[in-house]
Amino acid sequence: MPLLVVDGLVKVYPGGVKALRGISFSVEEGEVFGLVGPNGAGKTTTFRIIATLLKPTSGRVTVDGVDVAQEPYEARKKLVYVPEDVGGYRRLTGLEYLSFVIEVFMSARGATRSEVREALEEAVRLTGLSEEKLRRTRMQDYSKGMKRRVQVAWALAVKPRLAILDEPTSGLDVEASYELRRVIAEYARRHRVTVVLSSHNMLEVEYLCDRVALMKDGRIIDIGFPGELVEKYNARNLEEAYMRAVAGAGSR
Ligand SMILES: Nc1ncnc2c1ncn2[C@@H]1O[C@H](COP(=O)(O)OP(=O)(O)OP(=O)(O)O)[C@@H](O)[C@H]1O
Repeated sequence: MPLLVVDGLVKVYPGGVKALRGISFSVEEGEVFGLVGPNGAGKTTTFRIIATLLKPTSGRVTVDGVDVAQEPYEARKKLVYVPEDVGGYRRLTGLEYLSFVIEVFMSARGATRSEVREALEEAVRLTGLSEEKLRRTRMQDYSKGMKRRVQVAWALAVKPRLAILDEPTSGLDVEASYELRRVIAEYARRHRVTVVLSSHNMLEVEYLCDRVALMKDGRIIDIGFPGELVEKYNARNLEEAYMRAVAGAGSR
C-alpha cells in the first residue's frame, strides 16, 4: 500500500472559494513527490489537510494506513509539516529550537533519551552549521536560507514516515537552494523518508522529485515522472511541459 493516499479531496473555504476540486494521488514509501503549480493552485491547502490542520469538505487522506481526519493524533506521530513561513520561536537559539521541536515530536512517539540525542546530533549535522553557531545565534538572527535549513534539518532528522515541505527553497539564493535540495535528496534516499514538497520552480522539482503532480486551480492536470511528462508533451523541460499541459487542460 502506498505510504500516502489522497483520494478525491475537495475543499471549499467559508465564503465559497473552491480551493480543491477533487484531487487524488498516492506516494510510495521513500519517494520524493512534488506538487507544482502557480499561486492559488491549492498546494498549501492540500498539505494542511494531510497534516491534519484543516478538514476537507470531502475526500480522504491516509498516511501509513492512518486516516488523518479520523485519527489525527496517530497521523501526527507519522508526519512532519514544515510550512512555508514558520513564525515564532524567534528568541530561541538554533540549538534550543532544534532541541525543543525534536523533543516534542519524538517524545510523542515514545522515543528514548538516546534516540532523541541521536536525532539532535543528526539535525545539527544536516544544518551544515557548527554547534557553536547554533548555540550562539537566535532564530531571528539567521538569514532566511539558514532558517529554512534548520527547519528542514529537524524535519528530516526525526525520520518521520512522511515529511511535508511547503516550498522549502522559496526566497533562497542559488547557492542556498542548491545546498538545501542536495540535503533533501540525499537524506530521503539514504533513509527512505517519504517527502512531499511544493514548488513554483520547475527546474527544482525536475532535479529533486521522483514524480510530480502538475496543479492548477484546485485540480491535478497531470502526474508522472518528470522525464515522462517532458516526453509526453514533447517539451524541452518540465516548465514547457507544464505550460503545454495547462493549455491542453484548458481546451478540454
Ligand atoms: N483560509 C482561507 N480562506 C479562504 N480562502 C483561502 C484560504 N486559504 C487559501 N484560500 C484560497 O484557496 C486557494 C488555494 O490556496 P493555496 O494557499 O492552497 O494555494 P497554493 O497553491 O499553496 O498557493 P501559493 O503558491 O501562493 O502558496 C486560493 O484561491 C486561496 O486564495
